Amino acid sequence: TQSTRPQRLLGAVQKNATRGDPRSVVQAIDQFCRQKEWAMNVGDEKGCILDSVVSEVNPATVLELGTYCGYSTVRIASLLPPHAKLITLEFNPDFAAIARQVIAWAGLEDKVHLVEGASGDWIPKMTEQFGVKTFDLVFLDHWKDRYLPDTMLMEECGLLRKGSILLADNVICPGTPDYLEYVRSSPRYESQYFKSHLEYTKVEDGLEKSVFLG
Ligand SMILES: C[C@H](C[C@H]1O[C@@H](n2cnc3c(N)ncnc32)[C@H](O)[C@@H]1O)NC(=O)c1cc(-c2ccc(F)cc2)cc(O)c1O
Ligand SMILES: [Mg+2]
Repeated sequence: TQSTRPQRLLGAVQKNATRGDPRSVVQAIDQFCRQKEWAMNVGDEKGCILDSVVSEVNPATVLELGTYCGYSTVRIASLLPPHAKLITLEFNPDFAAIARQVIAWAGLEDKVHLVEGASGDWIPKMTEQFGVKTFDLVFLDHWKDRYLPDTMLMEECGLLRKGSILLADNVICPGTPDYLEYVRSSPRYESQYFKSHLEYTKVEDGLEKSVFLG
């Protein structure tokens, strides 16, 4: 039977990356996506911006919405301090299965909790299920029309504290207009746009970094 693109991406990791070496996993995926098949990872260019924000925040608790194959999960987890936790939500079971193996190949399974399910169902359960009070950093990279409702849900559930950082992928392409309008006009957020390109292309895209002011 035909393999899927995520399965071929995992194959490229297992063939070209060194077990336990997150940077080689990231490099193997970027090479696969540039030379073989495009895939919707945040990619190397926006990935550098992601890395700089993670390093600056130095978060103890991170929530990622939309794991896909685990590329950004590996980038973020490889930069976390020793006892930090990254919870990543993915509702497609096939993608989740691939992501688990990519994260394991990078040797980061102890820092990452991959939850199979939809953000709308799991955000209200974060505290009771994982003992998380608030998130220091949230990386939004799931369905683009879920960024705004899930941000409001996180506010309602008290998961954001003064200084929590939201970093959103794809705010230009495919685009998240309602989310952008909200974080840029709300007095409760201080927003900044990082202009970049859609992964592995010359098309404009960017990341929006928003600080929750409480
Ligand atoms: C949405 C996907 C990423 C993943 O998110 C999971 N997901 C969804 N909704 C939920 C939820 N509510 N809860 C948990 N997981 C959830 C899903 O299953 C995918 O695996 N990302 C994209 O579609 C995406 C698309 C493009 C793109 C850009 C130009 C084009 F011409 C074509 C595609 C670029 C990107 O950078 C993306 O990120
Ligand atoms: Mg994305």
